[in-house]
Amino acid sequence: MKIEFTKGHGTHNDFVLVADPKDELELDAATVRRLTDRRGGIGADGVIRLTSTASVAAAGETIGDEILAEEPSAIWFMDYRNADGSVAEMCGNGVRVFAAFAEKLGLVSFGTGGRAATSSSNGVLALGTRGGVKRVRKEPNGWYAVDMGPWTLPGGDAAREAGYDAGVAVRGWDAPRPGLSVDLGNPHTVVALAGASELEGLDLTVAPEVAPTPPHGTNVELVVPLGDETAPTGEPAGRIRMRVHERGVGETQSCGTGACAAALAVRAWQGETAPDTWFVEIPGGEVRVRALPNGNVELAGPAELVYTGQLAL
Ligand SMILES: N[C@@H](CCC[C@H](N)C(=O)O)C(=O)O
Repeated sequence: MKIEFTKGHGTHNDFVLVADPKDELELDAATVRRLTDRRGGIGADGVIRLTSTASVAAAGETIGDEILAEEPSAIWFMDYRNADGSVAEMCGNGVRVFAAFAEKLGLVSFGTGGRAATSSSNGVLALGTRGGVKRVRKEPNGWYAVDMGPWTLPGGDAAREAGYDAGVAVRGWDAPRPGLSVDLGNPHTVVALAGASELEGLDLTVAPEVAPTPPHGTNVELVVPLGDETAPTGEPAGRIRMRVHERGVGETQSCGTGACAAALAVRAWQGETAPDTWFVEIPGGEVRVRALPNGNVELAGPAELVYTGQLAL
């Protein structure tokens, strides 16, 4: 069997994208690992299967029904797998690349006036993910901005007040350091470092150990606050730099949900004076995170489709 694929990335968080609108492809863990293998396959941090939300519901996943009940126009679904074959609820960079892929396939068109022609309303593409409905719009500079929905600090008020609810041990550290859990539909633990040189010197070749052990694992963001600035829009903004160790992958060049988690953690640590807009520098580029007035968080950044091909499985 041959599959047609597209290779894409969002700030160098890279994906193999497969269109499967009629739900004909069996994407088991071994197939995912074959596709993401950087020597024996195509190579990527994850696989994105574009399928119909109705087929997800028909396969017995209640999230499919929940998405269509909340947003009937969310007819397309991002089925996301990490490089190791595990299923992840959400991928922020992936949603942007999914939108670019759906555009290329002609399933949606954001149009010159920013209006999507199908599966959308008011120029906004609504799509289903295991982390709920996500809404994407295209900015004049070609970036995709995703309303990532609500986020939480799972440790509750106690964690918010203390500023941490986990201990994180990175290889080479003498002792664990405090980390704050942030839930973006998928789990994150954010740790602040003193400076950029410490960030550059981190050994992330092995997964940081997090205690108490999160029930479903966690992505870990190591972050350095770089100070405040004025955004091109004139609004106050913060700037941070981060590296990330992704659950099910290892260190990646970028993580969209991780960028949101890192910005939201630093915003919480900074307190009432913190800005809502944040620029997040990652090894693969830069994204923008905005805490929206309705309690949701928005992620904006580029999405690139690089090449297409066929692979015999
Ligand atoms: N790189 C993604 C996150 C992908 C899923 C993550 N590894 C997990 O298991 O939760 C992003 O851009 O958000």
